[in-house]
Amino acid sequence: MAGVGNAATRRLQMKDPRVLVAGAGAMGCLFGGLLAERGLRVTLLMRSEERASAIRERGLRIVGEGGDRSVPIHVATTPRSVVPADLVLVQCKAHATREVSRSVAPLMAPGAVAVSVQNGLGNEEIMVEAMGPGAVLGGLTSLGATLDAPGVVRNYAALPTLIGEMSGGLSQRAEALAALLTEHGLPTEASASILTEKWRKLMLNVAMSATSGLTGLTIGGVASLPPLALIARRAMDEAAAVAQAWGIDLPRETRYRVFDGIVGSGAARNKTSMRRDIEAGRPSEVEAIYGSVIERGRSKSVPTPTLEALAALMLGLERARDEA
Ligand SMILES: NC(=O)C1=CN([C@@H]2O[C@H](COP(=O)(O)OP(=O)(O)OC[C@H]3O[C@@H](n4cnc5c(N)ncnc54)[C@H](OP(=O)(O)O)[C@@H]3O)[C@@H](O)[C@H]2O)C=CC1
Ligand SMILES: CC(C)(CO)C(=O)C(=O)O
Repeated sequence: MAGVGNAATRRLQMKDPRVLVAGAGAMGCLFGGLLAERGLRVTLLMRSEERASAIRERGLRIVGEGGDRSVPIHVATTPRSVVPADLVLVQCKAHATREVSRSVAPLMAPGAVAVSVQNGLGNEEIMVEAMGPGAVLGGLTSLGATLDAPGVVRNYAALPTLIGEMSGGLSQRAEALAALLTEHGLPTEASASILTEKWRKLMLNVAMSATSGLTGLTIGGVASLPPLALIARRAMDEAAAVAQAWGIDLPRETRYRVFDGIVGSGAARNKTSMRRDIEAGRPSEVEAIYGSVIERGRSKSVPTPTLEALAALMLGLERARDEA
């Protein structure tokens, strides 16, 4: 692994690499804003002219954790006006990964690296189809963000981000990128087992995303209602059995500790992003979070009845909302 991506390592060690945030919503604005604040040349690529104009006029406003401030940052609403980037952060929702990856692949300089810290499974594979093998790193973040108004992003907590090679092991480019991001205001570690870490985070999503998404309860609210908390734990148990079939060990204590950790944290006051998507009329990430695990379960004959029920109900809720 040590030699993976020498060209990429050199690009990331450049003094002034160019960063492109593709699909700059809440997380993209937070990542891009923090990096630009510490001096990296960042472009936020977004679709909304309203948001782009607000940021061009007043800068990107970051509020909440770390204090309220405005950060000047370059914004584009079409790939045509973007210069080739050394680092691409793909930060759209999972259902847009294919379209976004295809549109930004031509904007990657030779040897550039693209990273996903999106939730769920399968985003990196889709990125590889568009960007080529060897150009993509996996990741996850414990940061949380929402867009409060056009050009205003709320940062919920100062928490770490992990990145790594999807095939496992530590590479120079992952370490170079983690160092670059950390030095520029985004504490990041290189992980030798990013896929396991992504499954670990997925435990939280399968437990909480639809239980909150369907009911409108907060994370704390789900945990405090025993029959619903039971469903959340069953969802984790099924996902862990699928992970096990794929060679990833997430023992019961580990996954329940992750669950108890979020329930005991400030995040317990929040509804999940799946619920926020329902309320905002947006498509949810049900396929990347539930569909991906159900499919991996099927291919190894691991039953996932709870996950299937949660996913089907979410799809039904989305359809009813869209038809109303
Ligand atoms: N928010 C959070 O706290 C966390 C989110 N995540 C993950 O990060 C990812 C992003 O989440 P989040 O930032 O909340 O999502 P948002 O919905 O806030 O942002 C996604 C952005 O992608 C843009 N987008 C969608 N389709 C396209 C397209 N075809 N071309 C260009 N842009 C597009 C959307 O634009 P438009 O607004 O125009 O639709 C939107 O601004 C998700 O995978 C999520 O699970 C992970 C940890 C925490
Ligand atoms: C971990 C969790 C459940 C925290 O809100 C999340 O990632 C989400 O809401 O999408």
